[in-house]
Amino acid sequence: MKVIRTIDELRSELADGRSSGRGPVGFIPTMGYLHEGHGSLMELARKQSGTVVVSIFVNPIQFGPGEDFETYPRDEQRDLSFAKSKGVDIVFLPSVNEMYPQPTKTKVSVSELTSLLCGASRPGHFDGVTTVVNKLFNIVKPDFAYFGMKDAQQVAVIEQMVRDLNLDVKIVPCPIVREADGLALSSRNVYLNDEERMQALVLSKSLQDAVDGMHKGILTTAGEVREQLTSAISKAPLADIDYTEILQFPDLVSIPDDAELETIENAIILALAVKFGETRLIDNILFQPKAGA
Ligand SMILES: Nc1ncnc2c1ncn2[C@@H]1O[C@H](COP(=O)(O)OP(=O)(O)OP(=O)(O)O)[C@@H](O)[C@H]1O
Ligand SMILES: CC(C)(CO)[C@@H](O)C(=O)[O-]
Ligand code: BAL
Repeated sequence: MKVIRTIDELRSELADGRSSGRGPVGFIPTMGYLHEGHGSLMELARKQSGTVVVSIFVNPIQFGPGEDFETYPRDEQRDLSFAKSKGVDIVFLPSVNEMYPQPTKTKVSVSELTSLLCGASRPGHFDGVTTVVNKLFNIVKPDFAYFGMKDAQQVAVIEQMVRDLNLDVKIVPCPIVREADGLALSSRNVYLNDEERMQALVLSKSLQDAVDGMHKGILTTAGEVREQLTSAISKAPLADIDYTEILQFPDLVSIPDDAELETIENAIILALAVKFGETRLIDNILFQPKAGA
């Protein structure tokens, strides 16, 4: 496995791979502190690509003032062993100065899809994501790029950017990997103390209960689903709700409270963001109202 820190060196390594016919390039952008959620993306990329590239870069421009850019968990040595164990060919580990030698005057911005959910709570966040992902795509020129559905809005936004800008890459959304008790894996889980970690189970449980309620016909409208999610999460004393939403996916069109869910043709996403102490966690689940109809 090669560890590369500069754009020039990465470009020349990938050009060598292309000229010697190493097959498609699969790319997994990450912010490091790798876990089995990232691992699942790497494993899929390993199956589908000749060269697997992982980037590890905590991107300052997607963090707002007062967010956790400085304290975001980092462990380079552990990440390198993890990537190696997953059969990754190249880890790209640029410095902030390598990616942004001067403050960027150019930003890539996707409208509408970024004005709600995490975009509403984290103004400018998605501009930071789409700008860095665009830069990374231009550097790596991947055939496939792998993104986790834990960040479902990010998947929707990046797919929109790829369509709108005719980027020559196929986005591969990957399922959420969870702990045995249901908590979605996230680098930020390391911030949780024991009590917060226990109460954070309310996220996956409330989502699953809501989907069960929809399947059984107990929850029939979007309003009932919102109410059920909010009331279930509020029972955890440490939970501070940022949003509980129900929308169509991937266009992220909000569903009015009185809408009967069985009339909706598209996939539905139930999405949550909840703070436990200083730690903001997100989770979501997809539901197909017409499945099996
Ligand atoms: N539990 C998971 N299952 C599947 N994919 C995941 C999971 N967690 C993260 N990913 C994906 O890994 C990629 C890199 O994410 P990132 O490095 O931000 O990790 P993270 O655990 O989401 O960190 P944090 O939530 O603290 O920002 C993203 O595409 C993200 O959706
Ligand atoms: C895609 C990404 C690596 C861009 O910094 C980040 O938003 C993430 O880890 O999901
Ligand atoms: N996985 C999303 C990156 C962030 O929270 O900034």
